[in-house]
Amino acid sequence: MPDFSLSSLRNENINLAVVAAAATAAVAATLTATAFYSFSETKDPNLKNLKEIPEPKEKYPFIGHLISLGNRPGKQVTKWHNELGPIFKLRMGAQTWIMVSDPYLAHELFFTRGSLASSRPAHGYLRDIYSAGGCGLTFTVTSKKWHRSRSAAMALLAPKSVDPLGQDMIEEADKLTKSLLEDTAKHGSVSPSDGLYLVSYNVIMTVCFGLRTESSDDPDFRSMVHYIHQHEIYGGVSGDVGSFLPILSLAAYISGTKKKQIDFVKKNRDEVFSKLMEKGINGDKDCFVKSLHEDKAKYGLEHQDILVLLSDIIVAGTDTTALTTTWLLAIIANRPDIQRKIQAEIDDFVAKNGRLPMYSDRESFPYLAATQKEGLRLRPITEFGVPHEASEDIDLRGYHVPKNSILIGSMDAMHTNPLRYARPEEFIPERFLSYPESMATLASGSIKKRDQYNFGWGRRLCPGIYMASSYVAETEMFYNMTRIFHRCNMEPPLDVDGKPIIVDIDAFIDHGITSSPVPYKMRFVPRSEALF
Ligand code: HEM
Repeated sequence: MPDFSLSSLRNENINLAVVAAAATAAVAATLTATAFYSFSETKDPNLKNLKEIPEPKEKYPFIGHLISLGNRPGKQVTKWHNELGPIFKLRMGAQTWIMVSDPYLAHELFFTRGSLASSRPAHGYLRDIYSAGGCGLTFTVTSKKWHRSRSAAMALLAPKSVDPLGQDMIEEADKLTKSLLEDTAKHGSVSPSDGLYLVSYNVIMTVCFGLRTESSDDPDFRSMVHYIHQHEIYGGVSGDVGSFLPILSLAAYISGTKKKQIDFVKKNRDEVFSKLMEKGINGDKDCFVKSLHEDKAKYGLEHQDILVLLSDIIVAGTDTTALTTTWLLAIIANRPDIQRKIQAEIDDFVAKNGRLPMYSDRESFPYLAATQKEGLRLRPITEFGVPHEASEDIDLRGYHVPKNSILIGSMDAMHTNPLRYARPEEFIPERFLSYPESMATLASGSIKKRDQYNFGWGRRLCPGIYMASSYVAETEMFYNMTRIFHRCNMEPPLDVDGKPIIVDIDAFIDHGITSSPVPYKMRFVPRSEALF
């Protein structure tokens, strides 16, 4: 997932200080700033009487709120929602961001008014280089070609295509559990994140190309991880300072950033994915690329459209599920009470059925399912989802949402609203026991019944939700969790005096659109109760 955060500015050669300095020097003149601020105001007389959306007062000439978001933008946005209400706007240099924290208002904007609120913003790297010519799904504007890519993804990521992968996922989960136990025995404790990343990568690579790798030392795996992370950096503010501060567009050419981005995409995406496609099409396994290749004409997609779509799916489907479980284990390491409840469900099932569960047995695991949802609620892996763009002016309950403004669901504020979730800072899986349906079912139904909002909205609702929620990722997470919990107790590592080191779940690493816990270790201790 790309990095829309300000912290990404620190990752690149064009850093925040440079942006701020250049901006201030360039526009000490308030006139220019005013010109920018009126850039997105409407001239339509019908919209004249609409209310102005409030904005935080911490704003600077020219750069607006760009630096006021600080190091934890999600938390700062929650603070502003508490002060200003469920909708406010930010001036991000030349861009206007509309932040929404109320789920009903977000539903009205992204679903009811979805025909006007589902495009994607301009971005020098994502739109002009990565998705050049409107290829792919995640970063293209809502065009006919986007519709065709989306239909292909929805058809191929649907349950019937993904169901047969159950056995592959069980094997991945068994290998992961074995390596966590062995590494703990060998080293005293282990970081679960590498293993979880490898499982997610293998599952998504099997889905797309029918390929997997044995070890996280595999050079192909390492280069894909590099590709995903660098793509996230280029996809952020640093990859396109010109969209925020047009005056700096030239800098990207002068510094050679544009050329670097073009070369990066050619070498790390086009060449690599062309080879993967060839292997997938000629391999023996049924996979996404094979079906797409056969049905190319039906979907109206060319080679490059398919290639970018596959890249979108690998990028979006690897980090997300791995990080979700990495957060969940970090939380659960400190909560033996929750581990025992999940283990009671598993032991009960195994005693009755003489086998470990399949995903189709999910109904026997309400507490496990509720724990997964509570993990996503307490630690949403994206602070702002993937931004949408208003393709026209919108009247949203009397508020004027200007054309071309960037529309964002404030994940942290939405998931920590005490009116929606009592005692929001506590980890309480029981709150989801009355929402037994899968997240995919609830996200596609009435807003009144939606359990959480991590998969975005409306026409852009994460198509991997079928994988992420009922199929691949939720299935993947289900198999990982049932196998790990059946065979292991998870305990914090011990210090030199044998005292437990508490896993810190309040510290974040902000990768941009996604965030992870700081690297942590745990002990995976074999359970004597495990029957298999
Ligand atoms: C826990 C796991 C996941 C989370 C939290 C997540 C979250 C999201 C979010 C917030 C969006 C943006 C929605 C919007 O614009 O309103 C999105 C889009 C997307 N996701 Fe996921 N995702 C997850 C897993 C996956 C998986 C497993 C796949 C692929 C198999 C995937 C593929 C995509 C794609 C292709 C898009 C772009 C859709 C479009 O723009 O039309 N995601 N996801």
